[in-house]
Amino acid sequence: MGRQVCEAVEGAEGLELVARIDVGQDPKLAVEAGAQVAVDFTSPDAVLGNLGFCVRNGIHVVVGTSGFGPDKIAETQALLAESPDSGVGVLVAPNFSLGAVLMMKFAAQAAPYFESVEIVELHHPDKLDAPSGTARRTAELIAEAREAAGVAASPDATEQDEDHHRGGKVGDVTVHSVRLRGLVAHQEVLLGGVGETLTLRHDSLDRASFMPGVLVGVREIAAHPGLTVGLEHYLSL
Ligand SMILES: NC(=O)C1=CN([C@@H]2O[C@H](COP(=O)(O)OP(=O)(O)OC[C@H]3O[C@@H](n4cnc5c(N)ncnc54)[C@H](OP(=O)(O)O)[C@@H]3O)[C@@H](O)[C@H]2O)C=CC1
Ligand SMILES: O=C(O)C1=N[C@H](C(=O)O)C[C@H](O)C1
Repeated sequence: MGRQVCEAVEGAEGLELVARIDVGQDPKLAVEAGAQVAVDFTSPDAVLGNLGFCVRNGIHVVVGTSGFGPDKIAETQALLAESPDSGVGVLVAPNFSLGAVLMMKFAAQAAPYFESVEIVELHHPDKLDAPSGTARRTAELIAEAREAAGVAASPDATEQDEDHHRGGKVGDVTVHSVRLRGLVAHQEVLLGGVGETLTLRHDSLDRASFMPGVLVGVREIAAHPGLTVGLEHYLSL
């Protein structure tokens, strides 16, 4: 992702790539190069350190790194609260592809109208985190929509499941994570009511799918100080 983002920025009108920082290199390079915006696609362990460095140095940060759960959101809010008038923006986008952003939105719209909902996310086997950031965010949006509509948790009569064959939970929503060579990034949201099912599926077939969204983030972030979670807020969806 890092390499591909650098290529996308280099090819984008009005943007200039001033630094590339790999593991083991000093993030000070970004300050020395006069970076206005940093894009972080690293690892769940590294992202907060990079974020802290950039925010304290007045650099806006577009974060694509996944594994960004509630603890990291809270730490980012605390970090930004250290200098509330700095105007620095942080965008945390669980998924930069337009199709995935729409899939998440459609899932939240549909979720209150079905008794059952489960998520299946499918990724390449080199992925470090499970569930995917996209699945986690989708589950949160679904849970919020169902709670606001007063819909109960999905029915499930399972009594015996010592080895977690029923998948994991994000709140009340069951998420299944598949890791398979040949895949890129895919997700199905399965919704079920009496006598019918609705399946919403999104497939990123190439990492190029994330680049337009990353560029929107880079171009727009200065107009969005503070923390924003989800690219949909930059797209007025
Ligand atoms: N939001 C979105 O739309 C998308 C998010 N992602 C997420 O982005 C992240 C990166 O994905 P991907 O590129 O596939 O993963 P890779 O493992 O291929 O790349 C991550 C890179 O970051 C490097 N790295 C680790 N720590 C640091 C650090 N402190 N400073 C600079 N570089 C560092 C790693 O180096 P080394 O290998 O030496 O450890 C590695 O080269 C993942 O969390 C993934 O889930 C991916 C696609 C889309
Ligand atoms: O690791 C990946 O590849 C991806 N990570 C993000 C996630 O965890 O949702 C976005 C996309 O699914 C690709």
